[in-house]
Amino acid sequence: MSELTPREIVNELDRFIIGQHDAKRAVAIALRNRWRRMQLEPALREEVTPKNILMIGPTGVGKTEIARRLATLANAPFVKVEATKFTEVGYVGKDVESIVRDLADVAYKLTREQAMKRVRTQAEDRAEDRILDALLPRRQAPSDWSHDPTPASSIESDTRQKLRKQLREGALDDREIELDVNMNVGVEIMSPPGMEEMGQQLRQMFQNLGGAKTQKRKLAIKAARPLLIEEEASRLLNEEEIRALAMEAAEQNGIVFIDEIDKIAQRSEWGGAGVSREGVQRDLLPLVEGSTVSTKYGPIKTDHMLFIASGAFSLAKPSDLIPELQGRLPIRVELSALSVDDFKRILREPHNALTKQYVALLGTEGVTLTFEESGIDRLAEVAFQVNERTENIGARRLHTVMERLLEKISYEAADKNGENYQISAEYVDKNLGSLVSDEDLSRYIL
Ligand SMILES: Nc1ncnc2c1ncn2[C@@H]1O[C@H](COP(=O)(O)OP(=O)(O)OP(=O)(O)O)[C@@H](O)[C@H]1O
Repeated sequence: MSELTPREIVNELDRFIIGQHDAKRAVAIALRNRWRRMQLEPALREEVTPKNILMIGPTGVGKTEIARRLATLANAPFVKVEATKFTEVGYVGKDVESIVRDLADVAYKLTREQAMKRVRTQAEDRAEDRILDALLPRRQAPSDWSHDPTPASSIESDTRQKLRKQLREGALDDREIELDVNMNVGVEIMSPPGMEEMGQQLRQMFQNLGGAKTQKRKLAIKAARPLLIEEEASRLLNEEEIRALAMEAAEQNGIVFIDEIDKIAQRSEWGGAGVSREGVQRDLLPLVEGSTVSTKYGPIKTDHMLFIASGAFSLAKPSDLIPELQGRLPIRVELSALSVDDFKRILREPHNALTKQYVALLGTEGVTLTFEESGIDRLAEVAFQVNERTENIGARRLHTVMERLLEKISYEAADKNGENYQISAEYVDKNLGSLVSDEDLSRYIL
């Protein structure tokens, strides 16, 4: 659990997202509240439910980005869904629970990766020993060597030591070895919604029936190493423990981002499709209020998950949501539309700014790309203009404009090793000017 204070969280978010201070503050408080809650005695802790957030703002201004970065910062399992997905034809009420099931999958993957990291060095050592065994079978190798904790060095022959050195230097990477590799007996059982646990039990049963299958394979050491590391790491991991930790992470730390909530905000008295929209709100409600959903890892409670709903609310208003749902999204934050100056900063400042990404990408081809200040300003202005004239897609426009601007350089970069490109205002005008002034063209191309 993250111990960052709200101010520290906002500072971290500032590294990636320009402006939108209110939204950053709101999510920072929500995250800190989780930490506060965990400090309470268990009885009171159960009483404290998260204050979910409603983000209101046009498309492409950083709503998802703030939530996603927050999740990364907190190492929290995160899923994003479009609320409109559940109004589509073929939708059945139970489907909204798939959000929680997806979150459980994300939590499991995250937890497993973390556990993998912890055992990685040990797994690497074991894999190395197995490769050495394959290259130079030991005379008195214990029957299940891979489980033997004896440090290999104490009984290591000179030849083995030499091989180990060569192996570490990569000199043997292309040498082929024969190995017994674990075959995953992939039994995939599609369980109907709500029956995931049964599906999981069946899967386990089939696996037990099949036993742990291994197969002899000839592989280059380079290719064998990752397989062996994965296999050894899996042996070192405690699957039950990972599942339990993953479920806890999803329940206590999970963040669910529901986009386009405004699109399901029509009241049923408006008629037509409104009925099914209100239906989706009613289906979402139990999740947000707290319920138990069965997943393939076991039942999971949604009471303490943080829900962040988001929408442009240009036609519907938050008050068009059903009252129960409004009540469950008590924190309202508005995100502002981005200005030309914001665009300029977005191109320059974030840790992962687009300009930095392109410089690095083309750098791999030996091409030096330099953005002049005037060039960046002009790019921002062009993106802003195109948004105004065609459709306003927020900062996403920067991506399309930048891609178009650098298309030629990107295409030819592989043959241009050692060349320099200066992106000045003139360069931008020369390459994009005619597109920008032609509204029809910009609609298609920018
Ligand atoms: N304020 C900002 N600072 C830096 N980058 C931004 C900002 N706003 C948007 N972006 C960038 O624009 C892209 C789209 O932003 P994001 O996904 O957050 O949009 P959104 O507001 O959630 O819109 P939608 O509701 O349509 O999903 C992302 O690549 C993001 O990095």
